[in-house]
Amino acid sequence: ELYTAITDLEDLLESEAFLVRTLHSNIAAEEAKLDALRRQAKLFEEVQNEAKRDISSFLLNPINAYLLVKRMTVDWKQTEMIMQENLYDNVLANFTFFKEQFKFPSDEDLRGAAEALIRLQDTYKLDTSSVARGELNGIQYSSALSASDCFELGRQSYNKQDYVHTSLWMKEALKKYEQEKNQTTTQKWEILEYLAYSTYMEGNVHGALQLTDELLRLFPNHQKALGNRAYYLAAISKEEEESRKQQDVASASQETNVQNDEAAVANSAENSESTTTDTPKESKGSYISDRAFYEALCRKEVTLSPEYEAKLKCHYVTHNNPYLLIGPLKEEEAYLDPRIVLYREVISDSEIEVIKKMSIPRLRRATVQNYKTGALETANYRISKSAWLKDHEDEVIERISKRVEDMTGLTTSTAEELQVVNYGIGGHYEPHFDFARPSEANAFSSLGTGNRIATVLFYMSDVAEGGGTVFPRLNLALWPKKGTAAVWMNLHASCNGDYRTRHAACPVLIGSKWVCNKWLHVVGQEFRRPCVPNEFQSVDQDYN
Ligand SMILES: O=C(O)CCC(=O)C(=O)O
Ligand SMILES: [Fe+2]
Repeated sequence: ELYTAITDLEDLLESEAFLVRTLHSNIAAEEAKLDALRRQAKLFEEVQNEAKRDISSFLLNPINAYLLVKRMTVDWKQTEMIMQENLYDNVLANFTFFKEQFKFPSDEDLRGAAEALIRLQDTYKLDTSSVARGELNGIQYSSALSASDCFELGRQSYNKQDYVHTSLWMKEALKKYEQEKNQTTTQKWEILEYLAYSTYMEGNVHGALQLTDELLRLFPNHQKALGNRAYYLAAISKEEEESRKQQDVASASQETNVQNDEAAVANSAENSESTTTDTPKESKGSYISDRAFYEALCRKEVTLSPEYEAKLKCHYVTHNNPYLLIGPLKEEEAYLDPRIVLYREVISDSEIEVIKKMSIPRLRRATVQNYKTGALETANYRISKSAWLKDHEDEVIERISKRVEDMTGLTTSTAEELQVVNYGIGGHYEPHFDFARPSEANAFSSLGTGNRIATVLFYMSDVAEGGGTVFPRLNLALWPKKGTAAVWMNLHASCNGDYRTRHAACPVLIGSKWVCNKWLHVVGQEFRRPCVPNEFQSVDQDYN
């Protein structure tokens, strides 16, 4: 699972550099071998030419006779030995050793990296040919993709039965193939095979047939293509027959027009009723819009109104705390209700370095809690690597907890350990609540510290593109700024969950995103922020 964090990719790049060096030194050795063979050949050739001038007198010379015998024994044996020397065994041994000693990405990693790229393509609406040119949001970030690179993205989409992306990437592969001509290892018929099938799966039988014909011109006895061709032809003739039948019905029904209109009215009434009164559908609709808002916020298509932003203030705060009187916190309001604030320059670069250094060797693929079993498991909706750091492990970690208390006015005695997170290519965390909902009875129950009352999220890096923390129900997006912390309460004064705090981490488009989280719990806050029992219950909507 290398693809989930940038730090692992750095190691991978180093491994690749070693392999390149190994390959180069072997190519050099191979060239030296060829040079030696060429020299030998030349020597043998020279004697041969001399002999050919007058074969009989040449062999009458005892020296020549001796030399011929010597060449055919000693010299040719040497040549044979040079030829037998298999330098590539060395390269391969090096490769094998390397694969065993160091982490090498697996097919699973390739799948994850391709999936991440396609997630970025979708979330940020990146068009296929721009990505294939190495462009992200109009900026050239990398070299262009080759036909075989595009083909692999198409193949990965195909394996996920995602035929829309299969078609997009196979079409791109085809374009690149034409530009590269014979330089690519990917065959045109292979691209056509995938493209024809995904075109069919997208509902375009005629297109699929055309592509299959093109494939058969290149590879006339491709068995699967021949089978598919027959299948597509049958589908087309069935389709034509049905449309003929429908035309017959239509022309016959022109006389009974009135009846049909009534049927149409009845039908539409039924439809509209089912969409307005069916609750499950409604909540699904809301979920989709929640997700759509998340993505639109990530793309910066949705922002707070200027009128709302004008109401937000920033101040120096001391919370009547003597330490803060000396060095007040720089507090900036990001949202008023629920209150979400940012503290600027609240964690220093050197503190960040300590935290990163401690966590790097411990980073593991992040898990989420299964709300039924309470078990921790990996999930596709959360892709990052994380590690947990305890207060007593380092003075810096303890200092951070103290600062969290200064910011929130709450105790960290019942808080979770500091969670450090690094997001890699396309790393993200889909919309979620930090608190446990009543349906998730098992979450946190083992801790005995109650629900997560507050979240303190420290940004430990800037992110070049993407990677925002977005609140789809508030139209709010926070953009990572190294040294800033975002703070909000997850629970109402009643200590019931505040569903408006639903939030997500947008996929990282460019850069590496580092954050750390401190989650504070209900137990222990009795004198600081007691739960108010009879508070008016807001009509929160609870859906995933
Ligand atoms: O990384 C972010 O921006 C948010 C992370 C988050 O919501 C979480 O870890 O619970
Ligand atoms: Fe969260």
